[in-house]
Formats: sequence, C-alpha cells, structure tokens
Amino acid sequence: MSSEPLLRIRDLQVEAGGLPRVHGVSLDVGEGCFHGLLGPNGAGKTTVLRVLYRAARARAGTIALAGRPMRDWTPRDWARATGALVQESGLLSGLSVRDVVEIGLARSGLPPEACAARIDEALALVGLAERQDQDASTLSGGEQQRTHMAQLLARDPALYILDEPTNHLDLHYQLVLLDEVKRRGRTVLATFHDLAMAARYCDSVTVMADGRSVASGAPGATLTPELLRRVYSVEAQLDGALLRLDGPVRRDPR
Ligand SMILES: Nc1ncnc2c1ncn2[C@@H]1O[C@H](COP(=O)(O)OP(=O)(O)OP(=O)(O)O)[C@@H](O)[C@H]1O
Repeated sequence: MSSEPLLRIRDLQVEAGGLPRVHGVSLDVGEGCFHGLLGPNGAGKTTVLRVLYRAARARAGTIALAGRPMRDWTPRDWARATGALVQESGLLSGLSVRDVVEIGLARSGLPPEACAARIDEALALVGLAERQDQDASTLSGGEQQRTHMAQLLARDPALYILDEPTNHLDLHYQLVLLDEVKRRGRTVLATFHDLAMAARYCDSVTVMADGRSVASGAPGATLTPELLRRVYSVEAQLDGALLRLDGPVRRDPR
C-alpha cells in the first residue's frame, strides 16, 4: 500500500438546495482500502458522494485522486477512474440487463471479446446471466441493484463510490457482491446504515452528523457505545461484526 492515499478530501464544503449541507469534511482513503461513510439520515453522506461522482460541485475544499486535484482531471478521465453505485438510479426502459452492463464499457477501449468476457463474468457474479435479455425496467428493486452492480464490476474502476450498496439486496447478495468488491482489493468509499455490514467490510470509517465529520478510524474503535448513543440515538454495542441493539435512546416529546 502506498503512503499517498488514493483519495484525499480536505475541508470539503457543499451546498444543496441553496443551503450549506457539508461543512468541512476531510478524509483519506488509502489505495486498496474500504472506507465507510456513516451517519444518521440527513448527515450529508450522499452529498459528499455526489461531488465525487460529479453530480454536485464543492463550494470549498479540495479533492485529489491519485495525488492529482480533481480540477486537473478531465471529466472523461475522472469517469474512467471512478465508478458510482447511486441511489434512485433507475433503468431505462427498452434496455436489456446485458445492455445496461455493456453501456458501462462503452468508452473502455477494450476489444469486443474482452468486453464480452467481462460482461459475462459480471452477469454470472450477480446471478443474472440467465436473465440478461430481460427488459431491465421489469426487474425487482434488488435485481436492478444487482444489474447496476454488474455494470460497476464489469468496469472495475480504481475507485468504487457506493451509496448504500446493500439497498434492496437480500442477505445472500449483500455478502456475495461486497465480498467480490473486497476480494478485488479496489479502493472503496461506501455509505452504510447497517453498522454490522460496515464493521464486516470497512478497514476504516468516517462518521458524519449534521454535515460534519464527528469521528473516524477503525470501525471497532470508532463505533463505541457512547458514539452510537450520541450520534445515532441508540443503545447498542458493536462486538466484531456483531451489533447488539438494545433500543432507541428515549427522547423527550416535543
Ligand atoms: N437538493 C436539495 N434540496 C434541499 N435539501 C437538500 C438537497 N440535497 C440534500 N439536501 C439536504 O441535505 C441534507 C443531507 O442530505 P444527504 O442526502 O447528503 O444525507 P444522507 O446522510 O445521505 O442521508 P440518508 O442517510 O437519509 O440518505 C439533508 O437534510 C437533505 O434534506
């Protein structure tokens, strides 16, 4: 692992809907590391990721990938080096499952046989090889998520940006797909609500609340009962990748 992180974010500030939503977040993700971006609803996790996949612009701060500031990357090169699994991505009606996966390789420069092999492998990984000709818009929510994941796995970018990757997935595919991402040893920045899954996969985490980073480090050392009470308002304890949930912290009625 090199000493220079693959992804470096410094003092990131982002506005959304005309208001500041991210107020100076910094984090590093080392090459080959799986980093979790955690925090309760509305903490600003997706807003950070949206800047990384160029759906939003930073108001201030710096982002560097492989030591190069984001502003120095052409959009095309940035899109080649990164790949995002986003929430509410939807699928275009009229495209087959295979088409969706293939579109991800459109500008890869790979020869057709290599593209076909990658698509076959990705479809097999997500369990949709036999349904590759089905109209993608007719898939269930979990099957659509698996199709998007297949597109990403076929592309296999240097940086995976995953917004709630376990969304809609049954337990089997949560494990199969994240095991595969982990096995590849790629650099990952992923949001999770499931803290047990975060503890299972993440080498390190950043916990956000109200648009700020409030803690970071190894999952076991970071997700302490005190932090879970303060940030998530739950009485809970993480033991390895097991989360014992005792209940919500009682809040006074307003
Ligand atoms: N376009 C927008 N217009 C108004 N408010 C927005 C907009 N985008 C984000 N916000 C607000 O910014 C805050 C952070 O949103 P964000 O989606 O980043 O949170 P999150 O941590 O990903 O939450 P969740 O876990 O619920 O997905 C929220 O309060 C959200 O309502």
